[in-house]
Amino acid sequence: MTESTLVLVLNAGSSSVKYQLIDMLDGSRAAAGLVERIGEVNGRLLHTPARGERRERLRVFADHAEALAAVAEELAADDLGLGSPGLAAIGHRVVHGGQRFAAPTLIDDEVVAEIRRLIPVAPLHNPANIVGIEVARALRPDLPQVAVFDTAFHSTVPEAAATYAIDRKTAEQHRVRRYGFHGTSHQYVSRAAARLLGRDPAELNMIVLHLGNGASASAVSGGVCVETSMGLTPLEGLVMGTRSGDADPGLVFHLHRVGGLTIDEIDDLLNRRSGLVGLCGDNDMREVLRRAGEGDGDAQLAFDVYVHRLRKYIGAYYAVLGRVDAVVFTAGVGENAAPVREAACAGLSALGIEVDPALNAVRSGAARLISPDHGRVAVAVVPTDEELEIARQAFALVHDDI
Ligand SMILES: Nc1ncnc2c1ncn2[C@@H]1O[C@H](COP(=O)(O)OP(=O)(O)O)[C@@H](O)[C@H]1O
Ligand SMILES: CC(=O)OP(=O)(O)O
Ligand SMILES: [Mg+2]
Repeated sequence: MTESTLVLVLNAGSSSVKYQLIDMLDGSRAAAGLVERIGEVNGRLLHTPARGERRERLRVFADHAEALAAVAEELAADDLGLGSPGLAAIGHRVVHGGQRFAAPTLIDDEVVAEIRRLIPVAPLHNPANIVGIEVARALRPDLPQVAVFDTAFHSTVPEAAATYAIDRKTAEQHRVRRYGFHGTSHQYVSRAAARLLGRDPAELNMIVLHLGNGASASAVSGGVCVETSMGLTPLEGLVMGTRSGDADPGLVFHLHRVGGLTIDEIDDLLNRRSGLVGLCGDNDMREVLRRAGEGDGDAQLAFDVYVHRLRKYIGAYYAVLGRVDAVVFTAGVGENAAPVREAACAGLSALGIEVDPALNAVRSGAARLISPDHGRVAVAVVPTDEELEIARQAFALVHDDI
């Protein structure tokens, strides 16, 4: 009998599902795709099999269950269906794992209940993650389903960095502490950056900047995370597409007491109507750059605020680490937006951080250095691959269990 080596990875977001079917023999993709605008009139599924034509379906996907059923159909059409004997496991990205989950976890009813209990601290993410899990479990109840948590890699952050300076009893009662997110990406990228540098992760201090729709920074020392910018929820830290990042908690009281906004309205404001979209009306960095290039003042301010926060975090994490060997950019903005990388590192040459304009301008999907030869700190662009990391961790867990 041939061994099952395929892992299906599901990354269910609030209005999208991304999926990849990965062969663990060589990390190749048997298929990949996404369903976007779930619940809207203009839904879209894009399915890319390794062999054959890419397929697009334009239709309404009423909810995540319908979207996942459509994904299952597309896979089945390629003889890669969820019923395929080649499937070893399904790996799920789960954003918030709280204090309990610091490692990949085999999913059962009790694990789902715990992920559900954490919804209030990851309201944009955990509900969608749960739907993905429930639909996949219903379709393949016999198959191991593994949760890989965004918070796991940050479980090593020291108490001094993980603790908010608030009343300890209240914090303990409500499990208020800094958890951090995007950990699977920070873990994958910090290891890939060490490979790019030809060094052992154990001897490196790095600042990793994951700049996607959500954005976060982390300080990684000897392969272990020692500080990260997101906190109790994925709202703290850097400026994001629709989230404010750091803001004075006092503004919540002000907007409530003086502005008359309800708590739910303030939640919506800070999570969905702030960041780049709040400042200039666009959450896509490509649009922000295009408009700023045409002299649009709102877009320019959005860019400036975004980059100022980044530079501030690079400086802070330099202080946390004491010595920095590499600054690493990743995710959609980090991998593609040269002006963001250039501006984030501008004025940091006293710290040994410099960007070579010609190297920075190169467009490539490969991990690469963008610092000049004489730079004391390596500045790198390293594409993230959360799905491959999730597949590896899920596959390893299933094999350990056998
Ligand atoms: N060429 C580009 N230039 C600038 N920004 C880009 C480019 N390509 C993608 N992005 C940005 O990347 C972001 C999405 O990043 P991504 O890592 O795919 O997000 P997520 O996985 O969180 O959905 C978007 O804001 C988009 O504007
Ligand atoms: C945790 C988080 O912010 O994830 P994303 O960037 O996918 O929204
Ligand atoms: Mg992402």
